[in-house]
Amino acid sequence: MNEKIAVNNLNLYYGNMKVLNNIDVSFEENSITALIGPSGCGKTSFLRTLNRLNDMVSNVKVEGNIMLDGEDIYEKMDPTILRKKVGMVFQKPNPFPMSIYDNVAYGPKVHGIKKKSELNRIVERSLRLAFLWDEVKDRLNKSALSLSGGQQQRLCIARALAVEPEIILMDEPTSALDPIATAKIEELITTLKENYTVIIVTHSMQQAARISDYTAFFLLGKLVEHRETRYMFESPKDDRTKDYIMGMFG
Ligand SMILES: Nc1ncnc2c1ncn2[C@@H]1O[C@H](COP(=O)(O)OP(=O)(O)OP(=O)(O)O)[C@@H](O)[C@H]1O
Repeated sequence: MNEKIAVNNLNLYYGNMKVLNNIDVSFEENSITALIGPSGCGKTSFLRTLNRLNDMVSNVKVEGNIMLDGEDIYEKMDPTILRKKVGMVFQKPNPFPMSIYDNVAYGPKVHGIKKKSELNRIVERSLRLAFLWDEVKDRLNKSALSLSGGQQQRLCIARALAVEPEIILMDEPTSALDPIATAKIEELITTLKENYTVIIVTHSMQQAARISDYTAFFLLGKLVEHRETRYMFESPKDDRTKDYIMGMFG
């Protein structure tokens, strides 16, 4: 296994409240991992430690370390460089109120790419990777807000891909979408693992079973079980995992 991220003894506090407790887990390169668990167990907080988005929250404290390709992301790494490497897609599609083209070109421009031909290449490539190019190629200058919810979410994925990340974090990326748009995004996610490491929070056991290679089950701030998805769903080791999976499937 080629380990992309290794999390060691991670604790996270909001003020005095300990929300993550001694988390040890690693993520294999070019794999999809689903984070599952009941509401409030710390999945989103965990995901946001991986690109240091929690730094924005006042009163947050992180202990332990998170190694990305062997480098501690809380020690030496500049958060801006980290967030270029570790992209994020949120629950609700959140395109910027600007054109489809500008949404995708925004990140590369911030990172210093100015040449129009280069930006054109990046926009087309990212939209193709996000399965959106054919639907929008004739209206790149139209507002991103004119797209459907599912298209907006694929645009947000294209926007994340445009800065050439290595890891993509997704926080319930299909929860606001209908089943057809969800199926498209799921198909897209499974193609992404050829080039990226994907970590996705989901409340859908079916989704975790369909798309992920590994599943991590969180409960009350602890990581109860982390295994290959097919074994996790067929024969969970821990009774708490079994109860949760059965309850959610049943
Ligand atoms: N910014 C914050 N400040 C204080 N407490 C927070 C903050 N964000 C989350 N929490 C608390 O931390 C705990 C874990 O929340 P988190 O959102 O990580 O859980 P979750 O498993 O992702 O939940 P859900 O499935 O409902 O999204 C909860 O008790 C929540 O109320």
